Amino acid sequence: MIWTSNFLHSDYGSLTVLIQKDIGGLEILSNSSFWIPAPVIPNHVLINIGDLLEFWTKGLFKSTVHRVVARNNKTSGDKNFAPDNDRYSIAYFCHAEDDVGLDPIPSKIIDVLDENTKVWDKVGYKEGAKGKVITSGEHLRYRLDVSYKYC
Ligand SMILES: O=C(O)CCC(=O)C(=O)O
Ligand SMILES: [Fe+2]
Repeated sequence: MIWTSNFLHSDYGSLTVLIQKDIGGLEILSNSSFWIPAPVIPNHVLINIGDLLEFWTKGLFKSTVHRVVARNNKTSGDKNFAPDNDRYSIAYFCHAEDDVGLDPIPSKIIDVLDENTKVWDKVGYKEGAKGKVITSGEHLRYRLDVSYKYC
C-alpha cells in the first residue's frame, strides 16, 4: 500500500503487528499534539494498539493516531533516514469476529473508569452512537465506509 504523508489514522482492529525495514517514517501523535517518530529497531516488530482495544478498555489502552511521512530531506540528522531508498513495511492487522461486542471487558481496573468518549470522538461516530454497544463488524464497516469510496 502507498501512504501519503498526511493520512493520519488509528488502526481499526485490536492490535497491529508492524515490520519495518531499515527506514523510519512512522510517527505517533502525542497527547500534546506533537508528532513523535517511532524508531526502527533492527530485528524487532512494532505493536500498535488499535480501536478495539481502546473500546474494550474504556480508553485505558489508547488507539494511537499515526501517519507515515515520506522522508527525503538529505540534511536530516536522523540515522534512520535513507533518502534515496524506498520504504517497505508489512502490517498484520488483528481483528475480532464480526459479532464481538465492543463493550468494556470485566475488570476491576476498567469498571471504575468513566465511559470513554474519546474513542467515539476520534473515530467520528455521531452523538447518538455513544453509549451503544456496537460490534466489531459494525465498527469495521463504518471505518471502511468513511475512509474509502467504493465504485
Ligand atoms: O507502514 C507503516 O509504518 C504503518 C502503516 C500503517 O499505519 C497501516 O498500515 O495502518
Ligand atoms: Fe496504521
